[in-house]
Amino acid sequence: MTADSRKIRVAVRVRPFNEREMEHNPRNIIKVLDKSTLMFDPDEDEDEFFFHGVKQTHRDITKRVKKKLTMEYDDVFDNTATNNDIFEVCMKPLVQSVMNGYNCSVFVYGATGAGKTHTMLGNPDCPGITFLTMKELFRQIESLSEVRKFDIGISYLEVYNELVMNLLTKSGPLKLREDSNGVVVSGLVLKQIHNATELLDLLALGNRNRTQHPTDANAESSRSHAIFQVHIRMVEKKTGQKRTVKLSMIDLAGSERAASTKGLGIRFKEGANINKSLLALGNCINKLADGLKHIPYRDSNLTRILKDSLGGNCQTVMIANISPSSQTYDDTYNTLKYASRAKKIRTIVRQNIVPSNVPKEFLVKKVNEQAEEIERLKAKVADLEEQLRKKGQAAAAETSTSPALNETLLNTWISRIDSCYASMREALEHFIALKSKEKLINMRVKLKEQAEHIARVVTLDGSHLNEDIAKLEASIDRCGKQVANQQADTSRWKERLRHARRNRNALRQEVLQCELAPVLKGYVSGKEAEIEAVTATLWKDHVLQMSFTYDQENKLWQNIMMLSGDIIQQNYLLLRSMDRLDNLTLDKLKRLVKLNQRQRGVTFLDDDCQQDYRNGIDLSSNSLDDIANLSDCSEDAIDFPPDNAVASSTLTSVEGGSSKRAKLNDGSESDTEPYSTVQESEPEAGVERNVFKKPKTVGRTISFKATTAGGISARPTLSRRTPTKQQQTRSAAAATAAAITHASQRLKVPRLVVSNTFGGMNAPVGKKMAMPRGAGGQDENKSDTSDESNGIGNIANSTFDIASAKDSETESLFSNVLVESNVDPHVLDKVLRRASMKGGKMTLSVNKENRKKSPKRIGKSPRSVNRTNNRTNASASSVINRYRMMKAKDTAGSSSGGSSSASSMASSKPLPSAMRTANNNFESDGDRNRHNRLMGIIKK
Ligand SMILES: Nc1ncnc2c1ncn2[C@@H]1O[C@H](COP(=O)(O)OP(=O)(O)OP(=O)(O)O)[C@@H](O)[C@H]1O
Repeated sequence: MTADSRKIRVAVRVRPFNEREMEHNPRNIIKVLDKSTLMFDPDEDEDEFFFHGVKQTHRDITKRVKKKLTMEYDDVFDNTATNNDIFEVCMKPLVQSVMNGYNCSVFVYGATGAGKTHTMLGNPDCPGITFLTMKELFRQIESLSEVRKFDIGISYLEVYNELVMNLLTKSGPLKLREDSNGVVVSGLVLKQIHNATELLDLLALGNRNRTQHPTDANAESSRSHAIFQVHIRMVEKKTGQKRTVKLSMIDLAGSERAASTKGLGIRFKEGANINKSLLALGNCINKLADGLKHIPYRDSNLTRILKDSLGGNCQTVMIANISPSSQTYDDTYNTLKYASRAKKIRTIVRQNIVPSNVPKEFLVKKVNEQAEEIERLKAKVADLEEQLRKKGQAAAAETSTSPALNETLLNTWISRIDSCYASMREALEHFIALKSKEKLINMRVKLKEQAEHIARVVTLDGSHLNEDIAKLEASIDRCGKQVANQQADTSRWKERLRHARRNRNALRQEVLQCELAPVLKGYVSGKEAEIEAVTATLWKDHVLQMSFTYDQENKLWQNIMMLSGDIIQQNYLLLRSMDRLDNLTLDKLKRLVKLNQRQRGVTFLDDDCQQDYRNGIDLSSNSLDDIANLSDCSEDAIDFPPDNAVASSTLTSVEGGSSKRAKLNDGSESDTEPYSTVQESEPEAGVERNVFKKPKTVGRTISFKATTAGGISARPTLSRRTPTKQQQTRSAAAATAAAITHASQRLKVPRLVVSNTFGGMNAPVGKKMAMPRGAGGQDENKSDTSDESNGIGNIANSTFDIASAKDSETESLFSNVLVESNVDPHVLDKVLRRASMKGGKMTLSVNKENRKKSPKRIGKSPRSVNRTNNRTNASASSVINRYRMMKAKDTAGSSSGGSSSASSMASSKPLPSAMRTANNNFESDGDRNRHNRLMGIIKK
């Protein structure tokens, strides 16, 4: 702890003249030369004095010589200085010293009425330095409150007649005692304050309690020494260092001479005591100024209280208040002299850090404890830092890996979905391939059965028949074994497909409920589309393969029928030329021709008839539909719950039954399925979307002709040449193919059909659909069998669409249809003439719509065509009536020993009665003749 030796700061303040002084026209004995110098008792400004016209150098020879003492102090304030000026110059540095831990004191000294109380306390308009100092002190305490803890206590004492009184409690007298810390007022209780306001309140209280009496010199003369002390204990919050400082502000009583106060009695005694204390103070100051070691502080209580301020550890400021009036000449002079003496006083200042009385051992123990505490706290801090670091790393890892986690989760889902759909696709491909293979084998079996059937009829050598049939049957058996062998595989893949679809359904539900559902829905929809595309491709492959097989078979049968026709024709001519044509053979040939004719009745597949026809279709396992259709590979066929039902229920559960329902144009409602547009396009909610549903384009590929729903669109052709029987046979094969098409399609409009009028009308049509095109093309005339159902019967029982008869083989057949229908005879005549005269094929549309679009109208007269078609389309019953007439004719022919067929082949023979009846419908004989002639041409 270092100590500095500093002098007491002495300031002189000159107050202005007061009113009382002004009444006596006093002389100004103080001339302030500058801020630190004044001249006491300066020269007066005298007017020039002349005596008998001569200027006199000495006007008054009795006048006293001025002292003109130039005195220098630390600060000199003239009569214009304010309390704030005094504070700024003298007290502000002192406050800073207090905050630095130094004891500080300020006391005002001067004669009565010199302005001491005015300087210390001031008035409300001009606060004294006590208030200003306390204000500054609290301001600095506030600024240091963060680092220090402050305890502030004040005391306000007065020394009156050498008695120490407590002005705050108005108690006393208090005894002074000295200890190691200096002079202590016994029993003095410090008043704790917290702000400047409390200080002012206490100060006002103390002032009210201070002894004041009016004197001649001062109406409010303070008759005691007032000692205001602020005790401050400061504790450094960081270091715990404690400091206790004391700021003493002392308002001394007037140092006037007793004569000046003209006091008597008590006032005189007061003056004496005041002077005594002040005299003691002066002695102390003198001795302190002279540097003497012994300072008589104990001469008075005032000097005892001011011991620290004057000669102890304290920075001291002395403010000497003086009056400029010559009336207080001596008092002012004494004050200045004391002030000058006080300037020489040096004090030792040091910081008042509280010494510790704690034993060293205790300190060592305390240090050790604190060291342990420090270590513990360090460990705790390290632990907390580690926890913080880990948390930070975890947070950072979470932040940095959050997208990765999502990505990982997404990848996991995608892997699951891929795996699920891959297994389903694999099972689907295998299962459909096996089913397709099975169906194609079955189809070949049916074809082989047909071949076997034909082989039994057409054979060169009966000895080889059994061998050939045995081969066919062996081949059929092999096919059956082949199908049987793959049954295990089919069942196994069917089960795998069922399992895969169950997994797929479960996975879709999981996807809908997972957090990544919005992302995965689209992905799942894409997978569904893939499966659908794979299914469609497999379907297409199957149909193409089936179509190819049929095409190959059809070509084979075409060759067979062509060759058969030639053989029959040659045999017939040979037998006739050899006149070996016996009646039996001829009868068979006639029956063949008749059979060919009779199977071509005209009916409308209309309404009830159509329904009956459809009811007759056997879509059994071996039907064409069954072969072409892989619908038994669908989920429904494998007993799966509908996907839509799953999706709908899932939607309901996910969206809480508030799934949006979109109003469709047709008024129906459809769930807005979150999965895919495929499901959104479902016609009915809750109905399974059959992914195996045959695509329309694929379905059409199995049609043997293009038929529009609006009616017959195909345009049959007519050969320029008269159709031969061979051609008629071929046309029958074509008609069979047309029948297949007809059976596989659903026509909505009345359709002109040619059908057999006898022999197995009730036979299942489906059986015939398996017949290849042209299968029925045997030359009936050459057939020597009487069994009509044998080979021919299958064809005869077929119902086929005339619109499909586009090839030349059907020309004669078509011509027959035209003849036997209600086509206008005039038009028919022109058509057939033109057809026979001109080469190439001509197109005749019997459909009203197609007629208008036909690029080549039959006959030049559009009227005729219109008439024809109008009549054709106007009344189905007319055609039916004609059909009935034809049937009646046939019946009549049969009753006449079967000569009608022969007669029909020979134009020279008269027509049957039914035909005649029909011919009666002609408008003229010319028409009838032309018609009969034509009939003869056709059937020739
Ligand atoms: N600097 C000043 N400016 C104006 N008026 C002053 C000044 N100093 C003192 N006075 C006035 O002079 C009068 C006496 O002053 P004050 O009471 O302070 O004297 P004092 O030295 O305290 O006397 P006492 O010792 O008797 O108490 C008061 O009315 C005060 O207002």
